[in-house]
Amino acid sequence: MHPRNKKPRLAGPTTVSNDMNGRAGGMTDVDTNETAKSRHFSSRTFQAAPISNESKAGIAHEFMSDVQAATLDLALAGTDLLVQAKTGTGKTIAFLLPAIERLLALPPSSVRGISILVLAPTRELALQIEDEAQLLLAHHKHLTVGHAIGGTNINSSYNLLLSTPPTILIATPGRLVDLLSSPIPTHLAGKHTGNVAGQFSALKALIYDEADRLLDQGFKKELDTISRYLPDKNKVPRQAMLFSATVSKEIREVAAGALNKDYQFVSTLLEDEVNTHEHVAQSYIIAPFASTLPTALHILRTELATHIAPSQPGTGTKPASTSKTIVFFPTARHVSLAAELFEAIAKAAPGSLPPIYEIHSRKSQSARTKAAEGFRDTTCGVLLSSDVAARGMDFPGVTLVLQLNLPSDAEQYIHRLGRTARAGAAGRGVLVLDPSEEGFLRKKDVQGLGLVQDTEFYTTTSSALVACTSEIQRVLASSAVDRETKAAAYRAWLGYYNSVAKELRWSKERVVQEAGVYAREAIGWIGENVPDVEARAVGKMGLRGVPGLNIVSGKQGNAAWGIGDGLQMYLDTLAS
Ligand SMILES: Nc1ncnc2c1ncn2[C@@H]1O[C@H](COP(=O)(O)OP(=O)(O)OP(=O)(O)O)[C@@H](O)[C@H]1O
Repeated sequence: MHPRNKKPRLAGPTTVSNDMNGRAGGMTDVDTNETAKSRHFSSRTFQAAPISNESKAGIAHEFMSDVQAATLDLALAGTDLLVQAKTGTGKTIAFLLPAIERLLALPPSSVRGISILVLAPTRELALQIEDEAQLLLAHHKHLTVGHAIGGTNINSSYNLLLSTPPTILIATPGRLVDLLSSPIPTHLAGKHTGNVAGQFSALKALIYDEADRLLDQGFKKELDTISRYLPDKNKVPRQAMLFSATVSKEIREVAAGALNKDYQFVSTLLEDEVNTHEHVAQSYIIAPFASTLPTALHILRTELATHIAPSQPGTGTKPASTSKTIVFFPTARHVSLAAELFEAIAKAAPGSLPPIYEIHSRKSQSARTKAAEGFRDTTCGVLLSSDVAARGMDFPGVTLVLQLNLPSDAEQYIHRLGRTARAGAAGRGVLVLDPSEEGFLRKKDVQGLGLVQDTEFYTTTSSALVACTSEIQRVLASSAVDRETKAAAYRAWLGYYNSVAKELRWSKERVVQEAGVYAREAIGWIGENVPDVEARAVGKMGLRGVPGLNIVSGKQGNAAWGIGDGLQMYLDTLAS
């Protein structure tokens, strides 16, 4: 079996009917555990659905989730769809299953090359969708699935697409653009006839997962290029399906361009769900930047201590923690720093932290995949993450999502939060903000989410927090955290907060001044000057002439540091 296919299959709740609009029938608004659990599942079974026995044999679930029930018949009929459904409610099967079924109804001769193209914004999500497709295809003898994602050898992508094109291709936009638009490398050209675009000549379905992310400005260029290489849909008709947990008004407008004009919009958000994650307990804590890491350390330890599974009588097993937390940071460099810091703390005091996993765009693809698999399989751990794991990633049993500092927007907050409480399971979210970031809570899209302040946090935990603070300061003052890691975190901080300065109503002077405070107080930077920043980067950020920077010319400083590093890294994490 494929190594990534080890995730446990979750059983759906057995009650609650919902009609084909996905509205749960006969339910009250009382948010007991039971109703919260069953809110997004239907009474429709896969066994009774008009699908092949091969597909039925590949699905481990008995009941459809409401998004699956609400979209199946429309999708089977070939209707273009724009679908909004809560995070973790089974959108992947909702788009893969009907797309596969529609191929079975066609004469085999017309199913050639790549028939289904699924686009996903991150590499990890693409691999996860491939896993789900492999399960669905387990009993379909002639249908195959493959991926084309960034961070892997491009020659193997060419070989896959040109010699054994899979029936279903899961791709990240950047890699697909490279494959479509660059000439085949000369050493491969002799081995293959035809080109990559030719493999899509009989495309039957185009699916966008995390559609709102794919359709925002960040991917526009790639998507335009891809569509130029795909066959004209007036000549080779194909179905388009766009799925996301968040669908803003603007995205709805852009989405219309990717769909037939008679497309259907299906939302399985319940009427009382102002937004997708109202039913996950969410709290926020106001902590100055210098206290963010001690606050996180304390929360991780509390989580570790409160989720203890009792020992099994007669088995000799010891009570063990089942805490699984994802901590989201604004940029990849902040993840690196926290990883070095927490690893050092765990080394000095074994057992005081859960096993640590680290994922972000500055890691190699193999390290990213290993971290994602390790965290997926573990029963206890903490995943330190940039936004690379914010969307679509399905890690079973996540008990807490901890978001540190300002999320890029309300949608991103919701997607990150959606990594917990999936498929009917329990979970909670905590957001830690600096006082200057409180404006995020007043945003219209955030107000309806049900975030409540944890006012008791500081009174009930003050001595533990003081201890965490001095523990962190000790480690930061030692050589355990590399000086260059701190410098890179400072520069990323500068880049990120410079990019959100307008939202925070900070002047350029304030950005620089706060960055200096962050360097000295939050990450223990020692020295007369703050870490150096290249003059070119200072210029690009519009910070020339602002006092408080340590500007160096050329590559004297950190060679890896470039334009708006914080923002760039944020974008990197989402790109292929
Ligand atoms: N009918 C079902 N019954 C029970 N579990 C299901 C069902 N369908 C899917 N699941 C499981 O629910 C989990 C979440 O599914 P999936 O990742 O497709 O959610 P999603 O809606 O795409 O989430 P996101 O919005 O985060 O991308 C997976 O572990 C999947 O196997």
